[in-house]
Amino acid sequence: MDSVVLQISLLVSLTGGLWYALNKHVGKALPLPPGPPADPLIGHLRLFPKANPELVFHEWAKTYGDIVHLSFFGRSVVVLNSLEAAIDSLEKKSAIYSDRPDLVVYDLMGWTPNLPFLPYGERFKKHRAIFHSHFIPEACVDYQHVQLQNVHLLVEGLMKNQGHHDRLLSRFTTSIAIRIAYGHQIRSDDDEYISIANDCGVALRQGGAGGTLVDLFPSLQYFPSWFPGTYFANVGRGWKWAINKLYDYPFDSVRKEMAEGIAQPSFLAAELEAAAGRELSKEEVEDIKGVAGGIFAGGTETTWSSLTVFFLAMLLYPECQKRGQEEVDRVVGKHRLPSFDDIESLPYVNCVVQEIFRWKPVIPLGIPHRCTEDDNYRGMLIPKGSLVFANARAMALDPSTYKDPSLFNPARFLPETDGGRGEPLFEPAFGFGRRICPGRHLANASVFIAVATIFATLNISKAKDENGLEITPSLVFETGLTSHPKPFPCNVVCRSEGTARLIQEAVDTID
Ligand code: HEM
Repeated sequence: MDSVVLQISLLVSLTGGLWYALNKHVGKALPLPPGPPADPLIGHLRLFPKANPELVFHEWAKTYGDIVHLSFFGRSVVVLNSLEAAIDSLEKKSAIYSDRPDLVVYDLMGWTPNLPFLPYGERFKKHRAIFHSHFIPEACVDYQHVQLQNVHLLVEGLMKNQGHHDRLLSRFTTSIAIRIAYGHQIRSDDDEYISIANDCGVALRQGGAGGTLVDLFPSLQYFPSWFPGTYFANVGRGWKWAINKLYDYPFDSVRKEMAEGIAQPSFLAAELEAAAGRELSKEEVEDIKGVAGGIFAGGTETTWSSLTVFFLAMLLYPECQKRGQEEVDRVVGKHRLPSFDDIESLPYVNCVVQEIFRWKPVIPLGIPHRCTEDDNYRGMLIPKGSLVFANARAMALDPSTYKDPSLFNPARFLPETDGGRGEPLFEPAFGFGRRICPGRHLANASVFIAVATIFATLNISKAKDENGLEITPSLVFETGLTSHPKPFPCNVVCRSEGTARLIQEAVDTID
């Protein structure tokens, strides 16, 4: 009996969507933006690219223009393929373009309240304000010693662990997030925080990035697990324990450490201290746990993928590694390691950092925004409720802004007077408007210090196969919420005994 009721309600939900699809634009004068021909009823469902949608959308833009419209059972999806279109809407009309779609699977996992997934509203503003106060450039200076210590641990690991660069880069970014959020320094892979972080990373990757049937038809979450289309609801519920652990384990540990007077400085400790012994409401506790979890959710995979892209680029463009090493050697010398004081004196290293973000944006389609009002853009209707994707990859490949855009060429950003092309830095990597990444200053600093220190200390080169032939990695990416290079082998060796000694001395001073 129950299943009959459920099937009827699904039918009602689908036919409701269909009715909405067929009727919602009746009477509206404006046309929708163009897009490829759709199937009746299901719209573009069959056409939706299974891999690298950002590249397919980029291709479609050549035929249909920079704003492409798709529909799924009557739900509009708009892809913005140019910087101009993204700025005109997501920035200039941010009052109506700053909502998020219902990310049902992540909600079932228990991520909410967590900034990347929060709808636009009071709680969103509260979380942004907390993030803002902890991650504006002035506040990020306080985290520089954490980044320095962890980059020294990273290089020490890379010198010793041939073939484990991907895992060590992941540990580097996880360690920074965990230390800033909870005050805990990770020193080995069997740390409890590593296993919490790994589980949550897998959960994030398996959540379907808002594009599952359950996200499109939230009522599916109430159907039994055998019902077709409910797979991702079960995935969501199946990972709830992991996100609960991310929220509860550090919270309980830091509170205990504070009571014992041994807590290290951290976001969590600062927020609990600000409460000054006052009993926190349930919502306040959820908010603190959610923001701390957001530091992890927003900051680890993204920075990790960017650094893996850096390794890939160094294998494919060894001349860039050579030029970066020469600059670091000239400015920093051989008797110390790079520090944040060197930022202004290392223009080429800064260009390498920016080119990593442009060459392969690690969130190529951004996180979808939702439009909360009908909008008339260039005489076209962007319907209320549309999911809006800003295709950063398409913007990075725009040949009118970036010459030979598919090549990794950091010098493109240098002024023409210094032999560069004076091309603009690539800001779309961090999103747009009121949703722009609040961790971008921290991310820039982490990637800068990693690139500068690796240039100073290590040589990255292609691995060889059993016949002694160099292995050239291909540019293949795993896609999910972030786009991560598929594992590739590489050789990492220390540049000299002197640099190995400097790293060892730096690591020995970490308490
Ligand atoms: C290279 C590293 C990073 C990249 C490429 C990146 C990129 C992005 C992008 C594209 C968005 C979506 C913006 C939009 O919706 O328009 C975003 C959101 C976000 N990022 Fe980052 N991010 C990085 C590092 C970080 C770090 C280190 C943190 C934390 C300290 C962080 C925290 C967040 C949060 C909380 C959001 C959600 C903002 C909101 O929904 O209002 N990110 N990031």
